[in-house]
Amino acid sequence: MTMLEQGTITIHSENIFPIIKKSLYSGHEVFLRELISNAVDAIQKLKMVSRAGEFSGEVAEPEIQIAIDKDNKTLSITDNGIGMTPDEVKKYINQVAFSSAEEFIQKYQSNGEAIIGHFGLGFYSSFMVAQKVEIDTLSYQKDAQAVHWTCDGSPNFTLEDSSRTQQGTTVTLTLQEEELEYLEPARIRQLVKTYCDFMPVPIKLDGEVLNKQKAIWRQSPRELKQEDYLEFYRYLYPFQEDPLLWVHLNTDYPFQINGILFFPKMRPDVDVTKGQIKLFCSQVFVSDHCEEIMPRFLLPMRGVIDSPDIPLNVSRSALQVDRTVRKIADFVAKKVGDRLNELYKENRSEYITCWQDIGTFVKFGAMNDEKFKKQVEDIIIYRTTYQGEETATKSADTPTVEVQGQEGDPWQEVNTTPNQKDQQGRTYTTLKEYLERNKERHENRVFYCSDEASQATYVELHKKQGLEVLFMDSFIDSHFISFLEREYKDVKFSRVDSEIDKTLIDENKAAEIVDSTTNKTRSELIKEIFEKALNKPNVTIRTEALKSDNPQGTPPAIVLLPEFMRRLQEITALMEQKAVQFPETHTLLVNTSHPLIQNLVSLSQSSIIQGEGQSPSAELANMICHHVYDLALMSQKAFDAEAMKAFVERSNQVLTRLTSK
Ligand SMILES: Nc1ncnc2c1ncn2[C@@H]1O[C@H](COP(=O)(O)OP(=O)(O)OP(=O)(O)O)[C@@H](O)[C@H]1O
Repeated sequence: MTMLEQGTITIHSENIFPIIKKSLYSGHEVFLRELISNAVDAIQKLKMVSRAGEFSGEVAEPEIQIAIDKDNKTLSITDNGIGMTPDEVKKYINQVAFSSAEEFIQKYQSNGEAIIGHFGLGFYSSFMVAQKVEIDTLSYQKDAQAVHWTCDGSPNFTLEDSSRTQQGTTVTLTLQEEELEYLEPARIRQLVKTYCDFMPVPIKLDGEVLNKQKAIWRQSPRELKQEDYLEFYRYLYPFQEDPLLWVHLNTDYPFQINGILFFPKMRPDVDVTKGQIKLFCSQVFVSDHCEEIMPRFLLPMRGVIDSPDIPLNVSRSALQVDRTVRKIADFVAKKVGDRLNELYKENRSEYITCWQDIGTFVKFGAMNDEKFKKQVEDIIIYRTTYQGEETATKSADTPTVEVQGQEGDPWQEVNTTPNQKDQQGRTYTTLKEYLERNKERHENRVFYCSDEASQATYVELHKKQGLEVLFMDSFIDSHFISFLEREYKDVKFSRVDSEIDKTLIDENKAAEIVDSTTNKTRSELIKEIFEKALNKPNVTIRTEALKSDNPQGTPPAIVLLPEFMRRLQEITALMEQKAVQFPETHTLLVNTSHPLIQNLVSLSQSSIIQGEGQSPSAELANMICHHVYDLALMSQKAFDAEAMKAFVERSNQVLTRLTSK
């Protein structure tokens, strides 16, 4: 191919200038953020040259002044920073998209001062609101000539000598008629609060400092106390409950990232799909919708992330999602995992206290993120019926030592023996510990309860026979159980009401003959009585003698629904977006050891002796069968109006019969 010509593409400033002015930035208001950022940069740069020994004058107390002149419709921003020489104005201002930042950073080592501007465009955002922009500036350099630059929004400017004697820069905007809102002090205050609150220089309006300045996330955790974090949280999220715990991100490698992430107390009204983190870039507020920077499962966390390495678009108002952003999200997840591990090891009581709220995050994270799962799998805990060994019951009296945590949290206290109990004295365990402890009795089988109140009878039954039950009652747990079963292939979870473990049954009693004429065992007899009374082909009657030292303390009957069937029901309900319906087909386990059931046998036997037809005792026995069934069913499902009415009516009838003698 023959090359016809080689050259440089030219840009006509008349055409490109309106684009820069109007289209680059999303909202007009960011002009103030850009000008204040330039002023902060100028002050930081002065510090850097002064440290390099290139400025012999006195570095004045840094400050930025905003002045409003309503008569002349001007707004001006003055800094006492580095200023510009006439040549610098020509170089950096007259050439669009030319920033001094790179040169500067290369030449002078930064010592914590972050330079905000990089694109060389920010200054021009002032034309979004101004019909005329003027710069009056005097450089720090010896014998520098002060200059005055003026531009009316066309690509033409004037540059002339200025009589300015004060080192630094004043940028004055004569506002367009439709932008006069920026002459209102309240509007300026609000903008400074939003974008510039944590900039490290006081920003004044009429002598009043408008910004807080202290970006504590850039400090070392060693310098901060618990109260500093709480105060900061309260400042960011006023009128909210204090956070449960926080993670201080403070790292330079593989990217520079500072921040503090708080775990809030979960409330039902929190939208878990919405990011709540405020994203800053070198202390300049960028956005509070930066979902991309957080792993999805940590979205409800609050706080700030500040990183100059986050790729922003030129307008500095949005993220550009790329590999770095994804890596940062991974990094955040890792740091959160580290912090949880640290808390688990060093302050178990606090970990347990927070668990109610953070447990859901952690489980969700483990299900969604393989790396995070690896980090937290050993510190996922479950409330258990196990009361613990002697050591685990120590609580308030356990000696504690104050230690300086790795991340420098001196307030952390460390128990010498980890306390496994919460403030209500309830014990917590890991799955590993559970499986290990119960290996002998039921290897790889986990009994759990998903609703403490309605499954209380079942839990009690297990507890009395020394079978340990885990409470898995958070909304995420039904999914989490399936996840655990996929993870640990041999382990099976059974809800306390799904099946009855053979250790709960007294095998010897089952075969006892109670009817000598028919040679029927008690079990067979009871089964018959119930089958006849209930007359429900879908309900399988099973009779067992439940083990107990005190049969009166065991339930007379329980309803069982096999684990797989219940899960199928739940999935179907989820897919059809309906409430879970308790299936008609299930098992009624009648406890042959219970005195009530034994009495029932006598009652129905006496009715047989009395002869044909429905004798009063046969009727009563029938009613009691229904009643026993209803009582057992109640812990499985809520009764509808009709069932409730029938239950109450029958209760009254039974009581009347029993008291009529
Ligand atoms: N108040 C100021 N004092 C000293 N120099 C300034 C000031 N304002 C702007 N400059 C100079 O003008 C250059 C261009 O400014 P501009 O705001 O357009 O871009 P930037 O701040 O470098 O980058 P960005 O577009 O990312 O904000 C700056 O790099 C700086 O050298």
